[in-house]
Amino acid sequence: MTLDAAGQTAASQPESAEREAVDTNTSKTVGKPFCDDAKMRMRNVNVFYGETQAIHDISLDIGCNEVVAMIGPSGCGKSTFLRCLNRMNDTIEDCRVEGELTLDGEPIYGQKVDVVPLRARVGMVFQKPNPFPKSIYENVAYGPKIHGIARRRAELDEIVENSLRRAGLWNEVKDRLDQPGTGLSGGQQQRLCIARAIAVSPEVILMDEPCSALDPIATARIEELINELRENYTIAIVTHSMQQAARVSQRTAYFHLGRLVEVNDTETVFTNPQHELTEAYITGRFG
Ligand SMILES: Nc1ncnc2c1ncn2[C@@H]1O[C@H](COP(=O)(O)OP(=O)(O)OP(=O)(O)O)[C@@H](O)[C@H]1O
Repeated sequence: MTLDAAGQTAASQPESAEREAVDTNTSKTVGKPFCDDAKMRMRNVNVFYGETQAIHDISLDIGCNEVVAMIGPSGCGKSTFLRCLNRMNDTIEDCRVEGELTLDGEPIYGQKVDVVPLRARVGMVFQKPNPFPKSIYENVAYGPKIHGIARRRAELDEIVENSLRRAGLWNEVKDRLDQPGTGLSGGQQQRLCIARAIAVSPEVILMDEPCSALDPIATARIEELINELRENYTIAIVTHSMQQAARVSQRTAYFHLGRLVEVNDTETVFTNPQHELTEAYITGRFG
């Protein structure tokens, strides 16, 4: 299907046996890019680094309490698009974002939008665990303090414990909260970063290859956690692992050369892709 100018056209599903002809120079997205219960709506998004366009006319919804996986070959724009969702691209000097992006119907971009509370509502977990050079306790308490969510020690203690519990780390660290976060294992550090994101009560969590620096056991723990977190949060995850996308997400978005080629239920993407490019990628013919 082709998106109209406002990106509002409902997607029609191609017959399962038929696949869209490959045309990487158009903005056609096949599948179901929109949801009835969208938490975030992105319409006709273009992103430029200086003169170079990295994202071409992407429209996509991220629904409430769902995990959307973003997959595609290296350099196809997954991280660039993800970073648009909480304006992390603002930190890149020559990066320009165009299009309509909303959170609960409110614009994300615009002069009146304060990015500090926005980034508390739309938190981010990065590829490499990046705890602050502070104690485990302070790593989690820092956000609630600076956002004025809690000031008294008892309130902070409660937030720290709840966040660490939700991140599945409490039992491992409860007796050494005053020790440096950087002294934890890689997997524990990543769960600490997730606890830190959760501590400011986000509504959306963006994850950019959160397991790429972790071993299979730590990865399995994070994936389990993502499944649990979905009950309370909306999650968008960039991953190089198709197995991971299949395990943790309800919808999968396939990117190619800065375009959104296909979005569908994860099962459809991996068992019956509707676009030739998606099929080529998931069957390992390129990527
Ligand atoms: N800070 C930057 N300045 C200039 N160009 C950039 C910058 N970051 C990314 N790009 C370019 O934008 C395009 C998309 O990159 P991006 O990192 O978003 O892709 P990706 O799909 O996340 O890649 P990977 O899977 O390798 O992380 C690439 O051509 C990349 O070179």
